[in-house]
Amino acid sequence: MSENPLQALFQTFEKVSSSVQTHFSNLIGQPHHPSPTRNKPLLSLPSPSKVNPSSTDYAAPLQPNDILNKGKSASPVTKEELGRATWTFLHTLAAQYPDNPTRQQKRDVKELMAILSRMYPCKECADHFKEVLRANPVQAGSHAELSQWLCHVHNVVNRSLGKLVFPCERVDARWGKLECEQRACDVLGNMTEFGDETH
Ligand SMILES: Cc1cc2nc3c(=O)[nH]c(=O)nc-3n(C[C@H](O)[C@H](O)[C@H](O)COP(=O)(O)OP(=O)(O)OC[C@H]3O[C@@H](n4cnc5c(N)ncnc54)[C@H](O)[C@@H]3O)c2cc1C
Repeated sequence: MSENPLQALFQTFEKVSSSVQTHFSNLIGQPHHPSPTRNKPLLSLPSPSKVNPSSTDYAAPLQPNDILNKGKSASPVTKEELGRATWTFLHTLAAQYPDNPTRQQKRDVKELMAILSRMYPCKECADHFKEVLRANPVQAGSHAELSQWLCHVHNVVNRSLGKLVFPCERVDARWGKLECEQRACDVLGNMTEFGDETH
């Protein structure tokens, strides 16, 4: 008797199915072990009566959050973590602030600090920072001025929390410019495209 004409088609489908399963196994980081039962259809769903949530046979589909939270705990950040991240942002910004900022850049920095003092997502910190700003108005005439001013206000916060005071002559050594290829991070260095070169 001659061979079933659909046989070749079935064999091709089986090969493709197996390679797709291997590909997805690699994507989710689980080894793919071809088993004697691998000829199951690619997109079969277990019947509800067979699903046992505690069974390891049933692999729950990967959820978006599983991917987002991979390797991280899902707990919210602490006040300390938020503080460290914010100071990192501010000191890095000061490190990249130009020696000769435009009027717009000076305005932006002052506005940024004012917004922080209103919207910083820790109310007691924001309220305290408002007082700190009132007693120490932003000095943003140059890179040196801004980084020294920021170091000083950070020290005001440090003192109020009983922390050590940082030696501000070392601020440039502690906080350098971002290392980006081809100076792609020098966003603050050139504002000419915004039409403001006035100092
Ligand atoms: C605007 C603002 C207001 C805050 N207000 C409060 C508050 O009212 N109450 C509260 O509990 N927390 C507040 N925080 C958080 C607090 O300042 C710290 O960030 C947090 O307690 C973690 O402290 P840390 O010891 O890890 O170092 P951080 O103070 O976060 O400093 C991070 C790093 O910066 C360097 N550094 C330290 N001081 C200076 C300096 N003067 N100049 C340059 N670099 C320095 C050090 O290398 C340090 O490890 C505030 C944070 C911000 C950004």
